[in-house]
Amino acid sequence: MRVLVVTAVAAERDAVTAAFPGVPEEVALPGGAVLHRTGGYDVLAAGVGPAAAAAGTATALTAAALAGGPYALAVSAGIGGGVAPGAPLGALVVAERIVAADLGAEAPGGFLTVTELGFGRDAHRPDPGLVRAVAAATGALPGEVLTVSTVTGSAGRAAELTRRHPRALAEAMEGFGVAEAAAAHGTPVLELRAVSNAVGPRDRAAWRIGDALAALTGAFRALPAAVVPAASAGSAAASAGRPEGAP
Ligand SMILES: O=C(O)c1cccc(C(=O)CC[C@H]2O[C@@H](n3cnc4c(=O)[nH]cnc43)[C@H](O)[C@@H]2O)c1
Repeated sequence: MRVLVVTAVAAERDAVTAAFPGVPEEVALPGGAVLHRTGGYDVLAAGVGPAAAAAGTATALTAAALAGGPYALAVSAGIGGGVAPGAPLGALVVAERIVAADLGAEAPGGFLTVTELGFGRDAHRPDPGLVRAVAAATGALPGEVLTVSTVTGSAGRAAELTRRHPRALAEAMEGFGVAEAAAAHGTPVLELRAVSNAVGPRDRAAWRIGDALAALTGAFRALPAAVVPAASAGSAAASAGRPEGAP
């Protein structure tokens, strides 16, 4: 079983590959991006934000499919902001829903999602059985993970997001992009975040990126034991990564 892991930056990629033995093999993708392959896990640092994440994920998924070895699972992974008090610094969060929290339109009555506008979808729901297995194996907290294009930096914006998404435990910038590309390929998806900072007023000095990267490595040491049984039981391949509302 081959798994694609998409991070934003090289430090996150290296935190993931550090979970596996040996030196990763470097594999060039069309367009020049380079995958780091270790065991059955291929890890790609695709860039910050949903657009870069979607482009990198789509390239890697297409290259693997054309080579006759499609991925069984795509994982968006990295550091993220934690929603207090549920997700403290250093905690892991696995997405029950991957939500495009700022994709839509402002209207006099409030924010309208793209789904409400009739333009597409604003959330993906990973396979619940796989999410439970990953939560049990890694200690990750299951909850919604919001994808935003702008890091939240004020109490007002944090309050608005938690009012609109009361089940949100984390915020990051790539999950929805990975999920959109994965859905286009019929590939199951997961999002796993290690909390480096609190969602709220910007306080760069309080970010604990090193601790979060260490938590990410720990998560990927435990992840394979959860993913292989869940996938071979058919749950991941059958239904994960569905756009919300799909049968
Ligand atoms: O504001 C800064 O000084 C600053 C310093 C280092 C990194 C950043 C980022 O914006 C990193 C964005 C990057 O990390 C993920 N991430 C981490 N925490 C959050 C968050 O609270 N909200 C959204 N994204 C976050 C994100 O997925 C990006 O890949 C800023």
